[in-house]
Amino acid sequence: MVNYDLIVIGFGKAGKTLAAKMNAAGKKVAVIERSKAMYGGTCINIACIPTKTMIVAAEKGWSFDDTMKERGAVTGRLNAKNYKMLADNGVDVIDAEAHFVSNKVIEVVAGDDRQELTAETIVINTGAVSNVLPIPGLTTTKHVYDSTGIQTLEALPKRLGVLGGGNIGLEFAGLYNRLGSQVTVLDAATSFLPRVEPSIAKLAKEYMEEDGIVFEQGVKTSEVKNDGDEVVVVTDKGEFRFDALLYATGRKPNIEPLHLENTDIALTERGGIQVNKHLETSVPGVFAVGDVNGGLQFTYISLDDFRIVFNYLTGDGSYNLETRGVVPTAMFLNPPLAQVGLTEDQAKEQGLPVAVKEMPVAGMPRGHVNGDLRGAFKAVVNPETKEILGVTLFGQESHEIINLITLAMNHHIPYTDLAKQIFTHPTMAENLNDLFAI
Ligand SMILES: Cc1cc2nc3c(=O)[nH]c(=O)nc-3n(C[C@H](O)[C@H](O)[C@H](O)COP(=O)(O)OP(=O)(O)OC[C@H]3O[C@@H](n4cnc5c(N)ncnc54)[C@H](O)[C@@H]3O)c2cc1C
Ligand SMILES: NC(=O)c1ccc[n+]([C@@H]2O[C@H](COP(=O)([O-])OP(=O)(O)OC[C@H]3O[C@@H](n4cnc5c(N)ncnc54)[C@H](O)[C@@H]3O)[C@@H](O)[C@H]2O)c1
Repeated sequence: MVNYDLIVIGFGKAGKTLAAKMNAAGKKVAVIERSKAMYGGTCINIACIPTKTMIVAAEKGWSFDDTMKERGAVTGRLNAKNYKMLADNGVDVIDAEAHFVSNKVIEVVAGDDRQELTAETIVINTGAVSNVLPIPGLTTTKHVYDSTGIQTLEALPKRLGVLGGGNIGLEFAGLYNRLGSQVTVLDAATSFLPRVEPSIAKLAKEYMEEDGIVFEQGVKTSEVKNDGDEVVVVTDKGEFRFDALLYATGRKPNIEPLHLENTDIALTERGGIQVNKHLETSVPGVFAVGDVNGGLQFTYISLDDFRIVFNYLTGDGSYNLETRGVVPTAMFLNPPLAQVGLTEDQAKEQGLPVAVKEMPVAGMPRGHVNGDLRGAFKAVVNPETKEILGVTLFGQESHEIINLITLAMNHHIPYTDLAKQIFTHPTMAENLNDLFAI
């Protein structure tokens, strides 16, 4: 049995950051990763980085082949950098799949090689996998992909179907539309982006439709099959025919390979690993970080999970799930759509005093400079306490500016301060002066 101070299972954002920090502090650390193609984790190799690289390349008007080449070059570079960051500094990166044998004993298996490892602290960081809905034919039909598979296409599909109108579905819909595919989104939800401010969600859908994307909301899919080389999606709204189909109907915590049945690690009702506010599981000394604990599925949440565990292991544990601030989100549509805090309806449901302001990008000087007048900003504030309750930004640079609002909210900066702050000009951020003049 090999003994470590810290074992991290999975090369995710939280785990790799914790491994680097603890290694630098003189601890004996191992990171177990089952695929060399995943050094650096999901974000680097098959998620945020490759998809945004493709979106940016497509926005520049690059061809499908050049977009794919760029994707490969960027992910390859970052994968190698991530491996070196750990391995060259003395972390044992073990190329193997990890299973629990008991609460604190892990077996690593690589081909015929098996080894048992143990550690005082074990961190599970195995991410999430695509939900495969029980739709007959979904896994057996040719030219049907999840978000990983769709990134390996060798030719641009003329007609792309997208099952699911969430983050992944819409980002790929926009991307393939730009690259030249005819895209149809089939979404089970009756409303489009139900958690976004309704007026902004309506605009976002209108723009995607203007760009040529077709939406079918409230669709029930009963079968997926091939007719020759075509993919046929059978629904209650008729049959749809495509050259390729992407299914993007959520992702679920990746626990299956871990053999948690050999441990006392408890799961939540929704299949994530149950954790307390310090992200410790029901087994003391074993933590679950990132997508696998069933929390919000974002790379920056995984990074923040690192902060929580690191603070618990080396500090006073005062930074934890209960003291985490508000969490911004950004969807990389055209233009990007970013949100933080509450929508107007959510604030009213909470019985808060609410004042709102919405401004079209068409009235913003930088919108004219950018030659892109699409979008709108909306702010929801408490006029009594002067707190910002929530903001939705839909326009160029929204994914950047939302971080400024998050900072203001977390530090309880009154919105009236943003209304009179000096901003550089001409920028999209300067419009916060007018947005918060409520
Ligand atoms: C297409 C797509 C686009 C996305 N875009 C964004 C975005 O723009 N911004 C954003 O913030 N988030 C985005 N996300 C979500 C984000 O990628 C995830 O929330 C994040 O990567 C989760 O990281 P993690 O730390 O949980 O672990 P991961 O990075 O998922 O790492 C888990 C690792 O564990 C390994 N592993 C699993 N089981 C075992 C085992 N038993 N033994 C050994 N190794 C194992 C896996 O191979 C993997 O490398 C996107 C997701 C997808 C799918
Ligand atoms: N920019 C980003 O930050 C970003 C980008 C991509 C992914 N992500 C993360 O990845 C997670 C997973 O993304 P996702 O898009 O798979 O999940 P999601 O939860 O965002 O969306 C799932 C969609 O599938 C639809 N759906 C469910 N069942 C269906 C069915 N039978 N037929 C048709 N549609 C159906 C839902 O109505 C919903 O619109 C996101 O929640 C997000 O946390 C983040």
